[in-house]
Amino acid sequence: MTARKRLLVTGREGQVVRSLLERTALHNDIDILVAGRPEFDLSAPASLATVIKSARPDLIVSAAAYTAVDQAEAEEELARIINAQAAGVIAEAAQALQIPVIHLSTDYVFDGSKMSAYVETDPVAPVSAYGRTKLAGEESVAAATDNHVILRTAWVHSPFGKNFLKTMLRLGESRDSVNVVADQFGTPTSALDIADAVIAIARNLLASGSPELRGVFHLTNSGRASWADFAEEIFRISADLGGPVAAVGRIPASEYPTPARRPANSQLDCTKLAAVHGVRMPDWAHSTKTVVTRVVQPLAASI
Ligand SMILES: NC(=O)C1=CN([C@@H]2O[C@H](COP(=O)(O)OP(=O)(O)OC[C@H]3O[C@@H](n4cnc5c(N)ncnc54)[C@H](O)[C@@H]3O)[C@@H](O)[C@H]2O)C=CC1
Repeated sequence: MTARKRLLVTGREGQVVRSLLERTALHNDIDILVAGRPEFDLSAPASLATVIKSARPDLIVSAAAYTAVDQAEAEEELARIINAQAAGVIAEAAQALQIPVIHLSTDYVFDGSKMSAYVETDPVAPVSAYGRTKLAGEESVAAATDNHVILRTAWVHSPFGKNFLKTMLRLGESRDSVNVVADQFGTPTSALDIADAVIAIARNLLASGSPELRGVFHLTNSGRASWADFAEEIFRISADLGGPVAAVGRIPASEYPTPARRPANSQLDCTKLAAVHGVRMPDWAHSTKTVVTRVVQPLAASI
């Protein structure tokens, strides 16, 4: 990118949004414009196009979503308006402005029955309300514009907002042990790494109109873990730093019932992203260390 480019990102406090704000501060050719509530409310999709048009972005990153996976079981209609209808309106606005849209989606579009990592062309079959509404979002983005990249990511953690990693560290402050599901597999993924990848992909889209760069891509850190493996790694790193520690009791998902079903395996194969966009993501344990360090050090300093 030569001239400064304006990336409009949706959502104000999201993990990916805050990571993008932090990472783009390192790039002096990118300006981030944040569109969030109250003036940009995804539950009122009719109002979104005006805000987008007046911001005059060069590219949209559609990162805001209804992300409360369990609550979505009781609020599927609201989740559908936010995750599908609003996503479509945002993509239509991108099409009207003739600019690309990068839309964030999820591993929960899959049912988890595959024994190996999912590729982009594998059949989708969500098993939760959240997964159904996010799949509908992918469909409405693709219907609105060919100039899109849909990024399916998974198990997002960061120093920001709410996530599993921060929950474990908080529990470790008050408990000696925590039971964690050991028979669901995926890849913990740092929102900071997602932000770096989104910036690289945005540069590619702005530099070339090639259809090859567009479409659905999988984007996670590399490797595979269960939630219990992830928790053990979090506490191992935290222990080295003098932070909170708890023993991890490894339990089957059947002993931890939740309103929403989750896929037993949702590891995503990211080969296509590396081949087409040149984006290679770090190993999940490496990125977990970066995030745990950032969360634990302020905690340790306050004790
Ligand atoms: N958190 C995770 O583990 C995963 C997230 N994803 C996807 O990645 C994307 C980013 O996720 P995170 O940053 O973790 O989400 P987050 O939950 O941290 O943030 C969601 C953002 O959406 C905004 N938002 C929610 N309802 C809104 C509304 N009605 N109007 C305007 N803004 C609204 C929130 O204010 C917040 O800024 C989402 O599309 C999500 O579906 C995909 C897989 C896993």
